[in-house]
Amino acid sequence: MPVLSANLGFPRMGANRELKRQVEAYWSGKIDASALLKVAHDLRKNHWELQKNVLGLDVVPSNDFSFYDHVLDHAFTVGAIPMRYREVFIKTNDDLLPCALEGDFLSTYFAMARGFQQLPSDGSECPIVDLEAMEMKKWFDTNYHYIVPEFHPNQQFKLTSNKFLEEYKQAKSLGIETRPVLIGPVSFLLLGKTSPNSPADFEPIQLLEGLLPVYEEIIKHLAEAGACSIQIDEPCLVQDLSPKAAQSYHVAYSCLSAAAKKCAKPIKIHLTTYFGDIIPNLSLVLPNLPIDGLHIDLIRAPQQFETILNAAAKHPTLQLSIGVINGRNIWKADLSAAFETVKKAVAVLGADRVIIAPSCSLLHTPHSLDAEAGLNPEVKDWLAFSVEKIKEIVLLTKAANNGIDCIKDELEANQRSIQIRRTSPKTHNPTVQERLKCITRDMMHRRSTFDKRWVKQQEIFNLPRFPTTTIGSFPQTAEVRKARASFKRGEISQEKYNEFINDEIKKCIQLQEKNDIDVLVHGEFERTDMVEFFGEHLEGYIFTKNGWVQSYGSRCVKPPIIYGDVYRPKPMTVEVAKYAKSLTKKPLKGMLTGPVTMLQWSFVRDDQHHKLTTQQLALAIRDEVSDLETAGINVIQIDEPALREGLPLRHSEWKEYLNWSVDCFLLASCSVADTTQIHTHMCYSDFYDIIDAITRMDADVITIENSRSNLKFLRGESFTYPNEIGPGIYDIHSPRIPLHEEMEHRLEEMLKRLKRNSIWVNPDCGLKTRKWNEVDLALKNMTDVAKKFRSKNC
Ligand code: MET
Ligand SMILES: [Zn+2]
Repeated sequence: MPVLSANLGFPRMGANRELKRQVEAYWSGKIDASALLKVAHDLRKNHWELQKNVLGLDVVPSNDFSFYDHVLDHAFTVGAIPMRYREVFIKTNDDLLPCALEGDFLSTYFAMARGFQQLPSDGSECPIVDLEAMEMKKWFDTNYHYIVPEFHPNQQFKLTSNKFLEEYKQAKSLGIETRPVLIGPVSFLLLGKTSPNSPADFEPIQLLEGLLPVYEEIIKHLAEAGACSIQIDEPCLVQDLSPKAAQSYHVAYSCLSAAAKKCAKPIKIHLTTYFGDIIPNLSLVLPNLPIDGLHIDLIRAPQQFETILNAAAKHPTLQLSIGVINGRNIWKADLSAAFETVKKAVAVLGADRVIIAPSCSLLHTPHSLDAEAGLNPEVKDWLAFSVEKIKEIVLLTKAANNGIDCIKDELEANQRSIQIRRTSPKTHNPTVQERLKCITRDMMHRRSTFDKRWVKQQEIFNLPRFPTTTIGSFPQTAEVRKARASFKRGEISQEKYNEFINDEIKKCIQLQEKNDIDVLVHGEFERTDMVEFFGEHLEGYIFTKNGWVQSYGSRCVKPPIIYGDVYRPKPMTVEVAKYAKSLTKKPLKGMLTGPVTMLQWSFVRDDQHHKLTTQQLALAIRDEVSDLETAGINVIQIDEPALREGLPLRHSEWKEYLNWSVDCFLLASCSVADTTQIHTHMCYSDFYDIIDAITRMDADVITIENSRSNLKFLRGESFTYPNEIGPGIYDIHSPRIPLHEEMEHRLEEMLKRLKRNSIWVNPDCGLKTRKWNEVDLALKNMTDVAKKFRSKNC
């Protein structure tokens, strides 16, 4: 058998984000379930045919499609549907639930993802049904968010959806043999959380034995349908594992392997790891784990190659899948270097035991470069999106099987691009490099300590207790997006566009004033995205037209690309901030994106350390902070929602990362006077384990996501935060209007933990995905609550 080419997952949204559009159309009632299912059906078909028939890939994945998130799909598949959703939608806690490819499952599924609220028809405020969404969390260190499964000690698992099977069969009916993808049992449990009221010593991993029979069934169904192998993802193998978790791998895979062998036509188990190094856990995998294949990420962890290759060589049949094409970044691979790795693997294992693959699922890279006609041709030639990455994999496979000469022309072109990028003046700017050399520690601290600043700021702002604010963005309505698109296409003039934006700002200020918000924002209408906007104003960045990647659910982001040294040619936000300030007597908060988030949410150059790139970004933001201050904007928020997601997956590397990333935040924020109030904002994660780093950031105020994870942030035992803090009191990701009592409850909880005069009242993130009427109602309820607490507590 020859060397095979494989993919581990294809981006779901479609070349033109068809899935996003149709899912949203379904949510707003414009299309029905059957129309949505048809869209999904067609998208899958296109993606399989593209990978197999057009690109010539050998191993094509199935069950990588999802309407919202693959972890949620899997929770559904194994019946881990929390009771509160079952009660409303399924009205049973036992019967087999509807099949995931039929229309009626969608309401339960989306309620779990987004929350659900049904108001009475008489117009009264108290909902008949009121379900919050499940928690959402970053998928490892990516900017993809998964829905966190919930488990309780008596959790029963039951095969509940046959999505995995239907998708396999759909591909098969098209003549395409696929390798279904599933999350592995150990990672699935480790990624979950315990449901409220579970005993303190309960850990989801204890449920493994109850979960395995469902996997056995899945394996049996797939084998019966004709599948030859299954990709089982165990990304947790690249992390530090507790002894219990570590032991679980053997238990799990012995069981799965036995089930696979029992099938009339045995099915191969292909264990897949990515995002890091499995060497510290290698003894759990090789030589003893009964698996048929192993995938390793050689982009993030090339250092593991030799050791694993040697271990694989000792195994009589194991297939090794080598992730030599970066599934997380958009640079063209150096095919010559990648081929060296392939050659080594083939020399040691033989062709029939080597598979060439991307480092991880291509979920994290955009669809294809085809739509990028307008991109600067020199830089475009340095890039590869999902389709181009599969082409690279197929080329390497061809070379492995038929000799390097058979890809001679392609290889030459590839080496030319690599060489040009390495030496291009576009990537190196001597002025920026000089400025980096002049960074001193002095630039990384405020002039006075927080208590001194606090006194001065109290005098100036004179804010009430429980001051209210928002996180920055206001509804990005269809009109806003349309106006921006027309402006970008040159259909409306700069003047007309500015007028339009100013009208939105006016509306936004009026709404905040009407609802008695204390510190106002301009609404971020001029920004498609909090990173793209700044990237567009910085040198060293380039933009794609269609380079979307899924962030959560139907939300996609279009990360800009940092290809060269970054600097700020001119102010970026001063004019809008000044205009907004002119419309109100209240403090107006200038809104910036922090350097670490700029880095994390961009596709980053891979030819220098991230620290250097982040320092360049920090200097650019620092210049903007100074200009805002000079223009009279004396509250400035520097968002760092991605600080935590940049944490290395292993604890031992945290310290180094937090040192340089917090330094970069300080570099960006510390030029200001004591009287300028610096805010920062973070969302989506648990923060208490990095509280020391957050404290070192020394922002005067931090607003932080908290409502979706239900005050977990505040539960950290040793929690103390010295400056002011606004743990979000309602979830902006859901269309449901937060009720007074739930926000009061959250504030009460915060009061148990935090100093009463340090608490801000705010939503947990920006309001861009909400509708104006939702924002209006929600902010009214929110300020009512703040006012009630002022009178109660002052
Ligand atoms: C993901 S954090 C978002 C912060 C940004 N200022 C906003 O309000 O949208
Ligand atoms: Zn946020």
